[in-house]
Amino acid sequence: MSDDLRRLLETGRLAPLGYYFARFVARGSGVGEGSLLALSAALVSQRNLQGDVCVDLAEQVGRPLFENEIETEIGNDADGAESVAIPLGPALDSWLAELATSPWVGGPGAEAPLILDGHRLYLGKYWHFEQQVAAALLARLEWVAELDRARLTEGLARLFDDAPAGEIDWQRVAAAVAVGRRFAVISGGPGTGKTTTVVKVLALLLEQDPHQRIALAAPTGKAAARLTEAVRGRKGGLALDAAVLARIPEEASTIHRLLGFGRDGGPRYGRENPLPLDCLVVDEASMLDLPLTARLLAALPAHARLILLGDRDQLASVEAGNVLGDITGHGQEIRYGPAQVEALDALGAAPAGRLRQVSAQDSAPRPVADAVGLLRVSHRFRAESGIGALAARVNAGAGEAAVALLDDPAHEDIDWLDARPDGLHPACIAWAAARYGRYLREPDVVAALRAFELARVLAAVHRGPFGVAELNRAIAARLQAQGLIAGGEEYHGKPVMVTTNDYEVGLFNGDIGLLWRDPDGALRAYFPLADGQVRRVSVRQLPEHACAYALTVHKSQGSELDEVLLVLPYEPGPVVTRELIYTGITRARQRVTIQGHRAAFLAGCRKRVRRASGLAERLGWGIDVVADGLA
Ligand SMILES: Nc1ncnc2c1ncn2[C@@H]1O[C@H](COP(=O)(O)OP(=O)(O)OP(=O)(O)O)[C@@H](O)[C@H]1O
Repeated sequence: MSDDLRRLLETGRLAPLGYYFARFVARGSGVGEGSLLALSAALVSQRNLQGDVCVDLAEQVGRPLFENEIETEIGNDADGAESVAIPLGPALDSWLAELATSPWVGGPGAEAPLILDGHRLYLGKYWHFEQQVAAALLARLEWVAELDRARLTEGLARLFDDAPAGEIDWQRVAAAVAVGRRFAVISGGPGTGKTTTVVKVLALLLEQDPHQRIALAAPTGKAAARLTEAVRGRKGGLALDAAVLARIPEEASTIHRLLGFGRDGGPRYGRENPLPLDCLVVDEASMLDLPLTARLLAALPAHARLILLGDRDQLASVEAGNVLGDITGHGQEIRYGPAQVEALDALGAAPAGRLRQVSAQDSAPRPVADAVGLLRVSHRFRAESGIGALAARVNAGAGEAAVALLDDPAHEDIDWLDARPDGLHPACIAWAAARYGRYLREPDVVAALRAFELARVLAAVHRGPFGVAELNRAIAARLQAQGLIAGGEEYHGKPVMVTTNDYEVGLFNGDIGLLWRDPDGALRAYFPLADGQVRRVSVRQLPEHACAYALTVHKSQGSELDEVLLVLPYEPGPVVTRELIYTGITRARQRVTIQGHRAAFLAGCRKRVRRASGLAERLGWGIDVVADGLA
């Protein structure tokens, strides 16, 4: 079996990290590299790179353990074409028994490289992250005792007064939940009013206590800039007391910056040195991975509120975990328990009778569901909007209905291009050249950045004829043939995406900018900040970066553009899921074009992101919901 591991490594099914971790664990345990222990260690490490927090061994029995060639955001360039014998999961009893003999496999709570909790096998660090996140959230699930309910009732009535009679205003419900509790999620699709609602929530909190220390944050620089702009915009439209308005922060930072991550690795704020905050709002929470969530919660004082904003139907984080999905029950209907229904009724947030109708319990109450406010009405997409309807059908897994919509000429904001088995539909490169030609013709970099923000090519995968690398190559070649860019490594007009965190320069993984030649002849990099401001960095200072005419859908999370071309591969594969297609479509505000193959699109709509984790269960979602999330 030691040869097995090496062959898996050589054929790209096992990353070097997993291979060396397995050898390390095997040596430390005094067993061979061909042991079941080494194979299990390799498996956990490998699945972790692919996004799983743990491996449920019971699910692996009799199944090929390293089935898929690696195609993740973390990437792997090995050539997987060669066939290799893939080991199968052994019988559960003997598997568990063999793991239990190793001193390097601990039980729950142990400090060990691997932890076995029931039949879930974790990298030790990840078991602790999961445990910390669950404990910190569960500790915040009660209603706040010192709430001034009369003041909140009056505030809710004042700020949310436009629901049609007899209808539930879900924004008002979400606001009541977020003010009444120390932990809340406000989840909804694009334009459902998450930012509008949270600005009102902050106003209501400041009416409770004008000395609240509030911070706004998001996982990426782009998302933080969008939150900054959105909060400033929404504040302008609200009839609030000037003193309250002035206390609502306008500046959002990245979570990394908030926590004070530095070049020495660890964050400045943590359990020993908590953030000086009473309330933290985190936008684009679907991008939160488990380790970052654990660090964030460790740094948040016990009394402080956490409000997560996001779209639970979006793609999960690049790194391991599906924190928002686990908290919100993997797309399950959110049903409130009886005490919550009474509390919301008493606050005038929604009538108990209507809430009971939509919240009818067919199972035991899930306390964590009471912390979730779901916004259900998009104020951006009109009912007849193609994008809105397409996103809803994809999200519901109704692939055939989505295809019917794409074929309907009545919807001018959604288009379909048929991929060819051997490569892209030729219109893709023309699409990109037409859009990108516009920013390249702009006279100055501020106008160019604004024009570049209007349209983007997004792809599901990195490699192959439909991948980001090939798209970037082909688009650059076309622009060069048109005389719009010079060739070479770095050139005027090249879009770049930073691929690492550089704390000294202040640029972070996912930041996107343009290289631009200034009137003094120097080529510099420019990155957009909120409200039309830009950051200038010399090309020499620019951290590791990649060409960004095309991005993966993963990297596009937290951005919105007027127009999107979504390139799906011809063949269905593990990466193309319902969440990926939904996320790609919902990056577009005005028009989306999808290039793909019908069969692969339909297969993608049927497939859910599958991430093994114990968090949903720790938070009290039943085994049925956990299984659903993995279905
Ligand atoms: N209750 C409402 N009635 C009418 N319009 C609303 C309402 N709530 C929000 N809007 C409008 O809908 C638009 C989207 O709102 P907002 O930006 O708050 O949504 P979001 O969910 O944060 O959007 P995003 O998808 O960009 O994250 C804004 O123009 C906002 O003014």
